[in-house]
Amino acid sequence: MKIGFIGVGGMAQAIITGLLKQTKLAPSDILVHSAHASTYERVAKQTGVTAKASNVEVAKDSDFVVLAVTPNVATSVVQEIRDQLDPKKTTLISIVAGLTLERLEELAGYDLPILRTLPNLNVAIGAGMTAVHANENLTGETKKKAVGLFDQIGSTVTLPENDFATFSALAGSSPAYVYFFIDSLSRAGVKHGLTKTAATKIAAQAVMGSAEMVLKSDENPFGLIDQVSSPGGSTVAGLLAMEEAGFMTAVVKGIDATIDRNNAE
Ligand SMILES: NC(=O)C1=CN([C@@H]2O[C@H](COP(=O)(O)OP(=O)(O)OC[C@H]3O[C@@H](n4cnc5c(N)ncnc54)[C@H](O)[C@@H]3O)[C@@H](O)[C@H]2O)C=CC1
Ligand SMILES: O=C(O)[C@@H]1CCC=N1
Repeated sequence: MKIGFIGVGGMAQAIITGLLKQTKLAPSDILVHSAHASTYERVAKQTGVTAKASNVEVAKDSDFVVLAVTPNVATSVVQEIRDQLDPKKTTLISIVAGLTLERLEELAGYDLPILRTLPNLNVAIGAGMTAVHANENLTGETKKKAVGLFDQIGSTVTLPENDFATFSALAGSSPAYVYFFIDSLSRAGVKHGLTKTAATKIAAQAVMGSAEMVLKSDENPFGLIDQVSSPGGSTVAGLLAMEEAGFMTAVVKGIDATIDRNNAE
């Protein structure tokens, strides 16, 4: 099974790293090409995956073709590789935000098996969260294999396409917001005398444990907030100060802006 990546930027590199770590795929099973030779040649050298000379060669030699280019060039790239996409052999997997299955079918062919996905950066460490939606041509074992790639590098959820914009904000972009929160916590620690390295490690571990607690406990987050907030204690004082500065409103406004931008694509 050959998996070809067209576009080898931040997200494709995260998927490749995750696949090589979490699956039995050999580096030689992965083919890459992008617009920046210096990047894809470096990735090939560092990981052992095979650099191809063109997008067309990647598409021709792959069973699963991962479209991992930016949305502004996706249309022309699919048109460029269209003739290599053989519905009997090839499955197209798109990670392009905002690109619908209807548009992909129009560009790539109505017979082609296609999986629309929206992964997040944490796939690099096997802790991703990916939304998937297959078109009608992608069925059976091939669908299992395509979705299975993302199951092996995190969790997947099948969503209607009209929820992808919201999912993209809550899971695709949110790693950036969580990293921002961790950096803010750590900066506050530095303000109070911790080193940045120690503060970042402490903050990240606390955030990781808290996320795991939400997933594993029967309580909802508000119940857990109450458990941390000792009566008359420091946590409730901090929470109220954060709310006074508009914490929840800031988060919701950020997500609203992300969804608006996704819907404008
Ligand atoms: N960065 C993220 O966390 C996520 C990104 N995505 C989607 O992944 C896609 C890629 O995003 P990033 O990796 O962040 O962008 P990036 O800018 O890091 O990578 C884009 C890649 O596309 C390549 N490229 C541009 N024009 C090309 C062409 N004509 N032929 C072949 N390759 C070409 C570039 O050389 C580069 O390797 C986007 O469509 C984005 O919506 C989806 C979910 C999360
Ligand atoms: O910023 C972006 O447009 C992409 C989509 C989700 C995460 N990154």
